[in-house]
Amino acid sequence: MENPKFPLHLCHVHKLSNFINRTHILVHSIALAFLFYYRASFFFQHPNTKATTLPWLLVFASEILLAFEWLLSQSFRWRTVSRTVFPERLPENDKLPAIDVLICTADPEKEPTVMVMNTVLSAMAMDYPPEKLHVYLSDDGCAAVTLNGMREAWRFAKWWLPFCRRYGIKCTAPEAYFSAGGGGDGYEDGDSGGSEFVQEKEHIKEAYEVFKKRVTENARIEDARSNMRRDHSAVMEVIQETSSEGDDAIQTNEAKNMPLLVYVSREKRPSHPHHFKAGALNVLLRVSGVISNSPYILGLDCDMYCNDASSARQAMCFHLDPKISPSLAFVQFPHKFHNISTNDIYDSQLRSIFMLLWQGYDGLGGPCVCGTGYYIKRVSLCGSSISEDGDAMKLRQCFGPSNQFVKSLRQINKPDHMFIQRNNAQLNESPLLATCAYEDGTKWGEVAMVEDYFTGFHLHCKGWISVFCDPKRPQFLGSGTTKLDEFLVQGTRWSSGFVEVAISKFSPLIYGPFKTHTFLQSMCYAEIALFPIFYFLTLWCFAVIPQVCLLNSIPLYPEISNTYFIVFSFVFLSSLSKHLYEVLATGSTFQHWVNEQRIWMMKSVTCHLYGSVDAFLKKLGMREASFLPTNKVDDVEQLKLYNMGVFDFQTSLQFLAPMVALVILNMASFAVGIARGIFVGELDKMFIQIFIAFYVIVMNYPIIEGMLIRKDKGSIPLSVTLLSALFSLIVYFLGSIIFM
Ligand SMILES: O=c1ccn([C@@H]2O[C@H](COP(=O)(O)OP(=O)(O)O[C@H]3O[C@H](CO)[C@@H](O)[C@H](O)[C@H]3O)[C@@H](O)[C@H]2O)c(=O)[nH]1
Ligand SMILES: [Mn+2]
Repeated sequence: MENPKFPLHLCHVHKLSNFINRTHILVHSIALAFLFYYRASFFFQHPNTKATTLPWLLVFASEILLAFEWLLSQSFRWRTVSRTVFPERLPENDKLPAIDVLICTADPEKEPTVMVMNTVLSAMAMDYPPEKLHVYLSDDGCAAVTLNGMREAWRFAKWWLPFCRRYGIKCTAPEAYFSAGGGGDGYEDGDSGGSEFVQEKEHIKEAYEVFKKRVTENARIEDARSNMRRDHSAVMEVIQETSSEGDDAIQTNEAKNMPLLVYVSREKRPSHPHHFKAGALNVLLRVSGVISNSPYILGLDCDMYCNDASSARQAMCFHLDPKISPSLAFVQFPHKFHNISTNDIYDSQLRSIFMLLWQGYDGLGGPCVCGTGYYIKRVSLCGSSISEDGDAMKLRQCFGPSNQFVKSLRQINKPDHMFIQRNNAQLNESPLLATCAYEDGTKWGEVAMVEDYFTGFHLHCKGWISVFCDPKRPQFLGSGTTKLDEFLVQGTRWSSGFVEVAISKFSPLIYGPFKTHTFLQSMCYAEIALFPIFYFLTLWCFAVIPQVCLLNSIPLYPEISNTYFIVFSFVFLSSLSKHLYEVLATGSTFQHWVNEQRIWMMKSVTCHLYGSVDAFLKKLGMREASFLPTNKVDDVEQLKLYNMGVFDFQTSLQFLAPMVALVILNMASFAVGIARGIFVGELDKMFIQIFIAFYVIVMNYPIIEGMLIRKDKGSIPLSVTLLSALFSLIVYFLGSIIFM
């Protein structure tokens, strides 16, 4: 910073892969143009009957939609970049800005308190001046076990933090640290202190066991207060030794070299919508505003701990770079997970998002907020429109009735705000800030289900940029969903959230194009908002129409002898091989490519369908918003199946029926198609349709196995198979009636 010869970070443009991507876009587009020409000319050349026109039109429409989706998704491949940081070049500790860490938890049964406290402890123990760290936990469960857990965590932190500091521990979450035993890179994390280290480690480990025992014992005592979760007033506590006066706590903490630790459970009333995580974050934003008001905020989910103590310093390499800092809103680290198996049948690691797409996003102005693992500038969230002498009435209309909060907002726009730490700590108005009526009639209301994506989009439309930082060592590790059921429920929630934005007045295709940093960046946003709709529509079509037509001997594609057969084959092979190339280039295996193809089909016919429908129903006011947090408690049996790479089909009929029915339909049409091909000689005419059915069957073999071969608990129950068979029979008859 002081010496411009040594930048704090570097950006590398991936020239070779960008060249490959752009070439592929060109070639693939040309092939698509031929394909469309073939489809369009059909309607002029052939004497059309109903049997061919309607299915042809539907297939053509699906091809257009899928091609459009493909085109949007190429924005991510246009200019991929990656970043390197040099935290050792940062200024001295006393020149570093303060950080508020905001952590959310919602349900002590699905989110075990020990896990939540590991996240809290890992944030407290980051390699950053403790007087500049403030950790806030929002507890939407309003559970005594969580509050007690915080007190226990504070006690244990007095051991844990000095230990981490003395030995430079990287993984600052105790559970992960003690269970891994190593730093993952060949030597033990922190092992430079010899026998003294070993001894102390043993000692701390014992203290950790005691801590864990006390927290879990509390959990058992916890009564069934679940109905209380929806109806209670705000609870807030600054965690400290004994007394409960906030201001003292701050001084005591500073003296003890401990970050500030605050528990917040906002008020909830059944009559008030609480907006789930977005609502919780808004409360934390206000409460932290009047207590510590740090210029930077680290957002974390309760299941995502710090795996590298240096993440704050890495993020500061961007935030403190005078060249980009004025327009930089946030630095996003990827989601990585500690529980991914080698086979990863459900693609729980979200490979393409964080290993590929986000690098492309980054090259265009930055990725969206991803809900966890981001360092965001407070001003970007609520300060940009505030000036020192702004009209107080107006500010209160915008930000609500708290004078202290309005005062805190004024402060963040002052140039020296970076270095104001905790000196304005005031707790008396903070309960007001956590009431559910606080936001009534203010500008706080605009929150979405996928609060992260929406926030990112808004910031980028206001001219901010962001940065994606993906260092070799994962900075944060979370728990990925390793159960099919959870995975599909989560996928449905995400789809619903994205489509909700897609059909709102903020639809990226309309609202974004000339507001974001680059045009292509808003195409990325559009792709994310729209892909559920595109995929569910097209995949349902491709899984039903060619098959029903095959059963009825209606050809939809060129014969093998037709030149256009080559065009169709090329488009198919070009997209599959590009996907395979991307999977292999990001270090994954052929098997993982198969997994991604399969899970894409499965999610498209279930999650994306239900999510889109859910969003439309919400829009029509026929459904209430809901946010089911994913379950983070490991089920031993289920985990065994996941680790063995075996599908666990213990999920609702709603999810199973479409998948099973479509596989049955494809099996039937394949069998009939082959038989006709051989005995009636239709192979030439029907080849592509037979092949589509074949491809669906091969890719979804685990479903067939679950249906016909497996007999264990995770297999598909016979009743579901029969019901789905009935369903596919109905689809067949309906299709035949419509097309004939
Ligand atoms: O009413 C609620 C519901 C959830 N949460 C918290 O939100 C976080 C994310 O919930 P989780 O069940 O883990 O959902 P995921 O699908 O795993 O979360 C992903 O998707 C969310 C959007 O749907 C993002 O906010 C997350 O950051 C992203 O990791 C957790 O810390 C929850 O405790 C709340 O605070 N209040
Ligand atoms: Mn999660």
